[in-house]
Amino acid sequence: KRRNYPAGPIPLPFIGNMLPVIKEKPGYEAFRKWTKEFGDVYTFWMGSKPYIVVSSYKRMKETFILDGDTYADKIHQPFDEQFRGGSYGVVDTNGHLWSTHRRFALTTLRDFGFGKDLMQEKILIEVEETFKKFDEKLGVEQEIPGVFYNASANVINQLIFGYRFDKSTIDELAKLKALMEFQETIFTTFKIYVEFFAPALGKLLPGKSLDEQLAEFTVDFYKFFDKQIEDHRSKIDFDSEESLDYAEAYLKEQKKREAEGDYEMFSSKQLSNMCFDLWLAGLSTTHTTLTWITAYVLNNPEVQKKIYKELDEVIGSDRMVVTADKNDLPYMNAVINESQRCANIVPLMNSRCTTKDTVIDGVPVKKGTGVIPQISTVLLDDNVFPDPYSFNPDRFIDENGKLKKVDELVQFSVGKRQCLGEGLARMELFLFISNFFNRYEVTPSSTDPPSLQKTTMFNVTPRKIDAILRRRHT
Ligand code: HEM
Repeated sequence: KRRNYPAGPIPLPFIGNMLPVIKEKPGYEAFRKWTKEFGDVYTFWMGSKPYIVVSSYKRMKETFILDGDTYADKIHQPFDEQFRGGSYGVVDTNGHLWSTHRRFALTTLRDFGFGKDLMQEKILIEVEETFKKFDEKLGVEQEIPGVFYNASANVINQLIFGYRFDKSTIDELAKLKALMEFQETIFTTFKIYVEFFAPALGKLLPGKSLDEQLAEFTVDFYKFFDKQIEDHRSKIDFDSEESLDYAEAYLKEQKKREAEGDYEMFSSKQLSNMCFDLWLAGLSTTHTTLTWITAYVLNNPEVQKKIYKELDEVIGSDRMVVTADKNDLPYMNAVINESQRCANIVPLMNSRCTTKDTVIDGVPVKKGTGVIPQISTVLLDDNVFPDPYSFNPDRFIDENGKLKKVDELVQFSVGKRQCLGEGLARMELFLFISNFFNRYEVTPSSTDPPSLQKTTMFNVTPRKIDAILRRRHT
């Protein structure tokens, strides 16, 4: 079969090319080595399935960006439909359902950013809440990621369901957090790993199957979403023009469509799956990135000094940093960019699927072939980012001290399936991080700075961070 695909590493029976990926966590090196050996288009076998890997920005532009429609679909994952009860949501669906709901979610989120700027307002409420939490333990060791976690969860929950978790609902969040943590550990067990990449082989190994584990984790999540949706339904004012959260906007659209005789496109099952996708895609990515940025800064005292210098010159007090300040803080933006590049939290991207016969790099490719935009290789491309494993925010600063736009910074991916929450994520990262460092002198609590060691390929999360915070402006 290999003859029909671009050249690549020789696959082994059952496991394909997974061994080198698993061996060197979190999986970047195997892909970088193959790119050097076979070029920026090669074939990688996950179990017995071939995927064409595209691993340079130049080639991604020719394919996923300029010929976007050909790469708009995601590859079908049977386990996904199993736990959702059909083809629902936005992360794993294709065609008209996917494009309609992607557009609707994007428009709804964009509307929250206009007018009275609901999005920034909701994020700044959470920034203030993190301040209250951190201020309780000034001068003594305290844990940082947990506070960022609750804040990111509150932002996404505010935008989807219009409320934040307070004292009366904090147990609800604790349960959801435990579920998220359970989900993150599913893919760290050997059986599930094998089952994911070589289903036939994995199923023979002892232990709970991927389907069983996902069912366990999702059932309580859906209970939470369905309860929120029912609460909304009972209180909603269908005549109000402005929607204050995504669920409200969706229910209004559902009613409108039903009045026109369309009961399918905005179904209630689709709503719970959209909430599931937005909640999950939006929370762990943002929280993980906030934690990585803090970890990189604490490991680089020179960078931290420069952050403080810029904040002192531009902000100069403990007033809230807002999005209007963003252009005046190029170094802060460069630190966020470089942290995202180094954190590189998606070592192996989900595969797209060609929607028609096409040609990649001169090789004919059939409709329905898996093609992967391998962003982790681009983020570590030493032609663009020399010494790619070193943390150096200055690579994003130009000779005039301004922020440099670098196309290869593709942490939110490229093309039709690129991150739907990019605008929200960028705003959260900027507001949380710039306000955190503007308000606090942050020092690692022990003699060593936080570990930068990466864990598995599905879960590139940083280790625990304890730090001592002191107010910078009194
Ligand atoms: C630092 C934070 C984030 C990072 C690094 C990130 C990264 C990504 C990446 C790499 C993809 C895959 C795109 C592809 O398949 O090519 C993606 C997809 C997606 N992200 Fe994000 N994301 C972040 C935050 C968010 C937030 C806050 C939301 C919530 C609104 C979100 C919602 C989604 C959704 C729904 C998709 C699937 C889009 C589709 O298939 O059409 N993400 N994200």
